[in-house]
Amino acid sequence: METPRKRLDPRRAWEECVAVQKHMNASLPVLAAEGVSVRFGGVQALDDVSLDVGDGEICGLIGPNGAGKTTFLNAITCLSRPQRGSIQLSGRTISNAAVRDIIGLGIARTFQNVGVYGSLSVLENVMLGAHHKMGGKVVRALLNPVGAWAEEKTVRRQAEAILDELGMAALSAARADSLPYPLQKRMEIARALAAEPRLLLLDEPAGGLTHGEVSEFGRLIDAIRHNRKLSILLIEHHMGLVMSLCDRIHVFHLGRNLASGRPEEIRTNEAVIAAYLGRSE
Ligand SMILES: Nc1ncnc2c1ncn2[C@@H]1O[C@H](COP(=O)(O)OP(=O)(O)OP(=O)(O)O)[C@@H](O)[C@H]1O
Repeated sequence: METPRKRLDPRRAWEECVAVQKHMNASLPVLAAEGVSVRFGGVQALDDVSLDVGDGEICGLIGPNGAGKTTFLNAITCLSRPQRGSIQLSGRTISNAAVRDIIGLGIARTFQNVGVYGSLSVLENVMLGAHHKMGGKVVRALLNPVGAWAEEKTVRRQAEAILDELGMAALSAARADSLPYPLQKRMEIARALAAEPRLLLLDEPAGGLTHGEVSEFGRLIDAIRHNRKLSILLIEHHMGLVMSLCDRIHVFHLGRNLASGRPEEIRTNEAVIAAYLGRSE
């Protein structure tokens, strides 16, 4: 006798589909760039570079001055348009995204030269990081604090919590331009975190820190990664920080990939040592 066929339960099938999709996304790198080239007139700033950042990883991006590191961050955030190559975020192509959509896709960054709104308070600067989530209401609330509404209060509370996490709670009411340079850089990280990114891009965040402060800063970045389950791509010239903090390191030289590997592999890589000492290979 023929056994009766099991009826397909559409709800169960959908849940299984979602579970498979989640599993596939989890195994994809958060960031995958392939064959990216960027030219400015006669300058080939990036020439066929590839780089990936895994889920929950901190990857370093290092290289001598002019290697193309900042241009690469600009390409990821669509401030520079690559002439060739593809850039994917968790499997989704973002190379053609509009600059304003990048933060909504889950990428936030800090800049090599700090960009603070000097006359606003530290807290207000951080709240601006949540601007994209609130459809412009954060700016309106800052211009007209009397008409504060519930969502603005939520954004304010989140910004206060981030400042606390970064050890800056006591500075929240200070004017942003009254902070010393290293704290302005830390405030930029707080603002980037307010966007609740999946991928955080840090461009020389340890600039201006003393040797002793750098170790404490490294522990803070590591804690942020774990607490917020973030992936981080870090450009930094402070080699002690890069070697101690990063899971993997990508090295660019003259706009090209020179090496990729774990810190101990990069530290002893002959080509990397030669590039930093200014010898041609
Ligand atoms: N907007 C631009 N117009 C023309 N050339 C540019 C532009 N931006 C970058 N470059 C050139 O592209 C190359 C790579 O510059 P980039 O700033 O990306 O290097 P970097 O590795 O970040 O350097 P640094 O460590 O000094 O910050 C350099 O030769 C630079 O002069």
